[in-house]
Amino acid sequence: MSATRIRELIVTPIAFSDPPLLNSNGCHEPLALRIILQLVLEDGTVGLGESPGGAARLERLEIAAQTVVGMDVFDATAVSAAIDTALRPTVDSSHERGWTSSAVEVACLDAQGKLLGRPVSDLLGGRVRDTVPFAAYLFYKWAEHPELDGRPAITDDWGAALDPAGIVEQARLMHERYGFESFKLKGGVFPPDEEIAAIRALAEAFPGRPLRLDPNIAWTVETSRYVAEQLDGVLEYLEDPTRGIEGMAEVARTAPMPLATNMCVIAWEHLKPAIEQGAIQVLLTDHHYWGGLRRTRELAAVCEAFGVKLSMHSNSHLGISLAAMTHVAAAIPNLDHSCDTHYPWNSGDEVIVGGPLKIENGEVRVPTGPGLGVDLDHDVLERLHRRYLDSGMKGRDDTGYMRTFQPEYELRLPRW
Ligand SMILES: O=C([O-])C(=O)C[C@H](O)[C@@H](O)C(=O)[O-]
Ligand SMILES: [Mg+2]
Repeated sequence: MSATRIRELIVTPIAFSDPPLLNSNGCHEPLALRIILQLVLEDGTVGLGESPGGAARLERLEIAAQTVVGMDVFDATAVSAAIDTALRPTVDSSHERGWTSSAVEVACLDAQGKLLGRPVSDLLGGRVRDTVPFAAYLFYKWAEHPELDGRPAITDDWGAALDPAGIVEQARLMHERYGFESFKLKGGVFPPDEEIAAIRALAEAFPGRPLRLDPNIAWTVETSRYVAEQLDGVLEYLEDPTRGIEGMAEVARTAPMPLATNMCVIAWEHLKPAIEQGAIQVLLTDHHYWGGLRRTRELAAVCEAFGVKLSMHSNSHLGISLAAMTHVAAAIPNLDHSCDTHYPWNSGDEVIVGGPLKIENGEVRVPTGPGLGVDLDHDVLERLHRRYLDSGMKGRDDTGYMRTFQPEYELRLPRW
C-alpha cells in the first residue's frame, strides 16, 4: 500500500464561544460551530482542514470521508471530483457541494506540504508576500449574551457597540489590540442613516484609512443608491447592499464607489452574468466554498483578467482556517484589499497548539513550517467536541436566537 494513500478522514464537530454580534439576520449565538478534519495517510501523516459546522455539512463530510479512502493525497483534483460526484444525488447546488470538497482539499494540501517539508503557500506557486493584511471586522453588538433559562449572562471585554460612538470605540480597541489599519462595519442592523453616521464617525476618527460597509442585502436598490451617494468619497467599497446580480447591477450604475460581494457571486456559474452586467467591482473570495486553495488561486486569475478586484470573506473561524486563508492570500499577486477575519472575536478557544495565531500591525505572518504550519491540540479538540455534543446545536440560527429576546423580531430582507 502506497504511503501517500488516504487511510481515513476523521471528522470532528466542535463548538466555540462567540459574542453577541448583530447582523441583518439577528444575533450570533453564544456558540459557533465548526468541523475539524484530520486526513490520515497510510504512513501516519495527518493533514488538517476546517469547515463551517452544522448537521448538513457534517453529514456531507461523512459522505466525503467514505469516498476518499484509498485515494492518493497528491490526486487532490480527483479527490475533489470524487466528493462532488458522491454528493450530486443529494445536494443540487454546486456552491453547497463546494463547502465539502474545499475543506478536504485543504487537508490534502496540508498533508502534501508535510510530506514534502514545504509550506502550503509553496504548493500554490510560492508566496509573493511574507505577511497578509487583514481588516478589523466591526460589529454592532450587545454588551453581553443575556441571562437565559438559568444560564448566567455571558460578558466579554469588548463592551456594547450600538451607536457611532460605540463603533468608534470598538475600532480603537481593534487597532490597539491588533494594529488593524482598515475597517469593515457589518451593517444592516440599524436604519441606514444611523449606519451612515457610524461610517462618518469612523472616517473622522481614522482619517484616510480604508472603510467598508456590509449590510448583507438589508436594503432595496433605492436605499442602496441613497447610502452609496451619502458615502461618496468615504468608502473603499460597499459590500452586498442589495440582493442578487441584477439588483447589484442596478445599484452599480449610480454608485460612486466599487460594489463588492460574497453573496451574489458564490459559484463559478455566477461570474459570467455578474461581469457582463457590471454588478460587482470587487469579489470577496473564500476558499471554504470556491473549491479550496488552488481554485481560489485560479479565481484570482479570472478576476484579474476581467478587472475585478479581490478581497477575502470570512465567517466565525479558528486557526486552521486562518492559516489556510493566509497561505492562499500570500500566493495571490492581485490581492487588492485587506482580508476579512472574525478571528479577534474568539475568546481564546483555539484548536491549534500554542493558542491563537498572532495578528500584529493588522497582519498575519505566513507560516513557514511544513503544510499549513499549525498542529492540532487534541485536548482542546476533545473539550470543544464535548461542548458541541452538550449544546445539542444543529446549525447557526441568528434569527431564532434574536427572537428569544425580542419575540416580535422578524427576518426581513430587504428591511429598508
Ligand atoms: O461578509 C459577510 O457577509 C460575512 O462575514 C457573513 C457573516 O455571516 C457575518 O454576517 C456574521 O458573522 O454575522
Ligand atoms: Mg459580506
